[in-house]
Amino acid sequence: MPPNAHDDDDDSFDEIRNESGSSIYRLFREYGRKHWPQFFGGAAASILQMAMELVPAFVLAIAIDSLFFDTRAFALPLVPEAWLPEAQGAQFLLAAGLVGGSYALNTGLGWINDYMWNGFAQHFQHNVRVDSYDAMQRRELSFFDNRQTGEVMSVLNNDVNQLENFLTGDLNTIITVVVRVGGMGVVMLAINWRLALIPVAAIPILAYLSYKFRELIHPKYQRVRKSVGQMNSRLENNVGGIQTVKAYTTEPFETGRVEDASREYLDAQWDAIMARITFFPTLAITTQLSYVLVFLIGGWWVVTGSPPHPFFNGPNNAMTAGTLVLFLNYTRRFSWPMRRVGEVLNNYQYAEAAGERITGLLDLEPRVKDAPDATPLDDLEGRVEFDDVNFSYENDEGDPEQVLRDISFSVEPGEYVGLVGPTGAGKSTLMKLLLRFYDPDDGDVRIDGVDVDEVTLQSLRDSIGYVNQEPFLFYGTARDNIAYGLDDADDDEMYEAARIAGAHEFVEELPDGYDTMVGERGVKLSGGQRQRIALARAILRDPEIMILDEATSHVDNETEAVIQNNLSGMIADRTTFAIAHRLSTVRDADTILVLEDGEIVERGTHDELIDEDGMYADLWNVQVGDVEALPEEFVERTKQGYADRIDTE
Ligand SMILES: Nc1ncnc2c1ncn2[C@@H]1O[C@H](COP(=O)(O)OP(=O)(O)OP(=O)(O)O)[C@@H](O)[C@H]1O
Repeated sequence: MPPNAHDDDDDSFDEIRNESGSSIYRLFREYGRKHWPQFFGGAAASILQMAMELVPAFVLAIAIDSLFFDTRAFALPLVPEAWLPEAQGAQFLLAAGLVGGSYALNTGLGWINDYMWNGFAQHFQHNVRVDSYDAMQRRELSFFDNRQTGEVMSVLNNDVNQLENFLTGDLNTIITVVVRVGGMGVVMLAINWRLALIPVAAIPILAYLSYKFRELIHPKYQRVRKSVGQMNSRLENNVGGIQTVKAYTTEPFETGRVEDASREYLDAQWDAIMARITFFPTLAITTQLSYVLVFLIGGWWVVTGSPPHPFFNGPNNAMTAGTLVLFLNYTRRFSWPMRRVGEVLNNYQYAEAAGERITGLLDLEPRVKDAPDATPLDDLEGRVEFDDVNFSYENDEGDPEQVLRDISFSVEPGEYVGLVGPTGAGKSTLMKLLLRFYDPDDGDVRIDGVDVDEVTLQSLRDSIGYVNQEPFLFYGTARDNIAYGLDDADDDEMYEAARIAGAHEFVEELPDGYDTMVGERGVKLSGGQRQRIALARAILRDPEIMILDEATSHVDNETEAVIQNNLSGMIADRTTFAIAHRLSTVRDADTILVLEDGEIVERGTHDELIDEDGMYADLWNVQVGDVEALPEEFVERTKQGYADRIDTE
């Protein structure tokens, strides 16, 4: 890759790019096989179509010599003389009919070729797209933590489309090139191999130039692809964060950032375009030169009766006007497909770069996946244990940043556990380990005594209802969002779940009730309403274990009290974890775990922790307003925690 500033930027797909062997060939084998009748049908039509292209110039050459100038007898190859008409008028009409017929066949075969080939390419593309989406969504969460949405979208959209362009346009061109150049070359060599050496000699030169071009253009296209991904990410980020952009009046700043991303794309494209437009004229000159030489030598020969050099004058090598027309016609047609060879190689490089990212995505094994002997969780009681668990996230450099240390606790079935502590202490992360969004560095997380990495992910996550801090609502209706993932949700059960979550009343009042569209990500609802829909979604699934991560943080105190009351019946007999900054939410918990800086620093019931007079008691006193002044130690600890977080961020 040529040195450029862009190389230093990280393209997070670079590390998964699969560069072993041709990715196009591999995808073709895996996904094309299912549609091979269309592929071979299209290829056969393409070959016949090209054969038809040879006919008009060939017949024209015969007509010129035998009908217009009368320099040889009317004869057609492969056709017995006896079958041919004797009258000149009929011979001419036969020639005209052959030209017309070959064009008509050519058009018909072109249609068949398009039909078959596009059918093949569209199905191929469809299968690759669905599989790469599926492979992508099976990736562990850290895969997404380290990548921007736009980059992932760029693989699923642009790269897959790139493959299709290659298949519909370029693969067909390869056949055209081989058949046309091969067919015309053979005919010319058969008629006058000495003169045919001129256009034929251009082929290795063109092939060499194309090869050099291929070497030159590959890194340039990689850079283009990378910059497309990065620009998409920037646009995606900005449109997603439009409220923040407007609130902070950072439009000029964001325009600047888009301009930078777009400029990088422009530079990358320009670099590739310059290479391309410099290369194509070199090809054109080579092909034009061969045309001019054929015209010079053949024309001289027709005019003077002998070639300009005796080399061309082999046995039986008379040059007629018809032969010259055939040579000129074929030589010119040689140039077009050969020029396309460069383009095809060029597009091949583009498609190969896209294919490498796709196969990289398809091949990458998810880090979090079912063990080979994983068993489903059955008849869950709901006992949860963390045993000496340590966990680190990877930072941008790929180095571990420890966020949970020596976490051990055990929860009996049906217990209600509160998790509290300063922001960034690791509460949400702890719960993500239970869901196996991430695997711990060491230590065990067990459910009913079985390590979570020994059970199937599906059964594990099906058993856990999870409402996170910023619940995601899909574009769709309130009903779609509550019954998300359940094909056979019963209306009454859905209303009941919504009632428990405190959502039923406000959903009923929406313009179309449960059928109201909630906008992209639920933008048409308030934060508290979104949370209640998400809570209803978890309740409707009736899971054995519930995780409520700040699930009611956006609703007012009164509504939260009502929800707590509604929930009490439901959570009485199932293990529930509630993360809350508002301590009243967890006041009644059987156990409260207080986390600070990745460690459990206190544990007990509310009353025990108040008696302990430690961090929990301080937090509680602050919240109930029962402090004259904040204890010195509390202020220091908060400042210190804040400073530590800033350091690690
Ligand atoms: N995906 C991630 N990649 C890297 N670091 C992360 C990631 N998610 C969280 N962290 C870091 O891990 C630490 C713990 O985060 P976590 O979300 O578990 O805290 P929390 O106690 O739930 O905080 P809050 O109360 O603010 O929700 C923080 O320092 C945070 O910056």
